[in-house]
Amino acid sequence: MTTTMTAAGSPALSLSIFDPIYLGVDEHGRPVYLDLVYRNLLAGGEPGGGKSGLLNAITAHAALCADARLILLDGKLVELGLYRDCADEFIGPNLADAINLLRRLQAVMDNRYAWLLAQGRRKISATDGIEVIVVVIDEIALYSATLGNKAEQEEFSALLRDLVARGRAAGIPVVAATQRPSFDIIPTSLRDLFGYRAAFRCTTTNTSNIVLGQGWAEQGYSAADITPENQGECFLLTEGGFPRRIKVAYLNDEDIKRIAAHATWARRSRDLHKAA
Ligand SMILES: Nc1ncnc2c1ncn2[C@@H]1O[C@H](COP(=O)(O)OP(=O)(O)OP(=O)(O)O)[C@@H](O)[C@H]1O
Repeated sequence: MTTTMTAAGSPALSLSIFDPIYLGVDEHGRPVYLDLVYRNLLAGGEPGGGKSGLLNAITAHAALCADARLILLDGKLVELGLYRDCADEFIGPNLADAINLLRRLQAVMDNRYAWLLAQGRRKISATDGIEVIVVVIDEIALYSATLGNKAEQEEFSALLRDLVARGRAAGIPVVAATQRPSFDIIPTSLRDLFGYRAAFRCTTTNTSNIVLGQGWAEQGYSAADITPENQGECFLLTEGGFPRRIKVAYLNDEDIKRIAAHATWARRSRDLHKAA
């Protein structure tokens, strides 16, 4: 990786979170990009289908952005853990920590809306100088259905629902993965708020419909058609469109380590310059 230096002499974070994020290629070999700001994305599919690969592609882009901060929740620790040094927060399998973090994000979101109101505006823009806070969760079910008691799980889900419902215009997009987003795992009212969906290999058309939304399998868009060997392939549904079959660009551990090391160095150097 070549390192660009800023005029102030610190290593550059050369991307913007407002740039389209490269995800991979479609079935015709054309590049596929995602506009993340003002959106939320939910990835679902069977274990090993490639959900974490998609989260990594998005996290890597955000890590290299001068105008983005990273908040990572990873119940398995190792899927997003390589980015922990360049993230503002990294939460492992601890529901109390996750709830506390979401409460703080809710307060940040409320403050941003108060600021927007004072400006007579409805959403943040690229020129505001306000950093987009990218929240990445792998995997939701651990916090919403496995750890803690029912009251804590419900609080987590309610806080996350608020963030997904209101965070977009305040510059707090959420990208989350879960193996099967059925109602017993995450509330339907939370799932339905995610505008973007990515369905990796599913064992049944019903599960594919749960990820993408009812009716898509009947129209020929079923992630049950993806073969188990084809890891990283998914149907990507963006607002208002049809699902596109894409293959996610895969970052191996060495790629991620290099990206994360550069992002960490550049972020620390930038923060030191700001403090000086
Ligand atoms: N885009 C890809 N291209 C090629 N191989 C991939 C791709 N994505 C994933 N794989 C392979 O599949 C394996 C499992 O992928 P990944 O961990 O992303 O699955 P997952 O859906 O997140 O699984 P889990 O639900 O268990 O977390 C990876 O270790 C890698 O070997």
